[in-house]
Amino acid sequence: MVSIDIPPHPWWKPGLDLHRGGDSYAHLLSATRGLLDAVAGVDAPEAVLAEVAGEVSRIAGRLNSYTTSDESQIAGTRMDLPGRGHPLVVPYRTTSWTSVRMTAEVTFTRIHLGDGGAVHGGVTALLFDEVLGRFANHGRQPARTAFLHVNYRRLVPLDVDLDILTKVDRAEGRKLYITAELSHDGTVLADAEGLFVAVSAQ
Ligand SMILES: CCCCC/C=C\C/C=C\C/C=C\C/C=C\CCCC(=O)SCCNC(=O)CCNC(=O)[C@H](O)C(C)(C)COP(=O)(O)OP(=O)(O)OC[C@H]1O[C@@H](n2cnc3c(N)ncnc32)[C@H](O)[C@@H]1OP(=O)(O)O
Repeated sequence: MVSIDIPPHPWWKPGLDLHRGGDSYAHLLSATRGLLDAVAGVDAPEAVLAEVAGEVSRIAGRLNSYTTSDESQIAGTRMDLPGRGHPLVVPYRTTSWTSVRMTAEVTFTRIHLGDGGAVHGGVTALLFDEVLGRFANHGRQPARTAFLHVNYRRLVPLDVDLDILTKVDRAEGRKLYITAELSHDGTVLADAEGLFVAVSAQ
């Protein structure tokens, strides 16, 4: 995996340590993603499911006693980890970054399966909103997604390394238009255009 250091956004969570949790949080995230994949693919006897459900509930309860405000949670702030270190965000890995062009890699797994062996379309849209949104906010004013248009060109496979290419298309005042392609071996599987409108920092 290629790892690059992307500077934090100066207006975003100022003063917060963006490496909180260290390697231990990275391991927790990875184990959690593994659990989600296991649940998504399971067909076990009820007794096994009941036992595992009890263990998972106990573990969740242990973490719940450390729940913090959304401003200080770790999830979503670990820019060094796949998917910003958020368990819901698709675990893409950024591989290059300039102010006008960003590349990343992603590998979908069992939790992302829709039907017919392919990735759920909503998951593809989530990936695009995340990648375009993060790119729209990097080194610029804070901006929110006004629209996101996704074209589904081919079925998106699981367990295959895919490429993401994101570019600034044009800027018009507060409006920034960004495009992205998700491809495999040069074949575009899906592409997207998003409009991001700059807002005041909160
Ligand atoms: C502030 C925080 C931003 C969030 C970023 C978070 C973190 C950033 C930090 C690090 C980065 C890390 C991670 C980021 C990763 C992902 C981020 C994902 C981003 C999202 O997932 S974010 C959630 C979904 N998003 C919303 O929850 C938006 C709800 N919505 C609104 O908040 C307003 O709706 C808004 C602000 C969009 C506009 O409101 P507004 O009042 O500021 O501006 P206004 O309406 O005047 O429009 C101004 C000009 O845009 C044109 N325009 C507007 N909407 C249009 C549309 N749909 N189609 C075509 N044109 C449109 C108008 O026509 C006008 O054009 P013109 O100037 O030419 O007349």
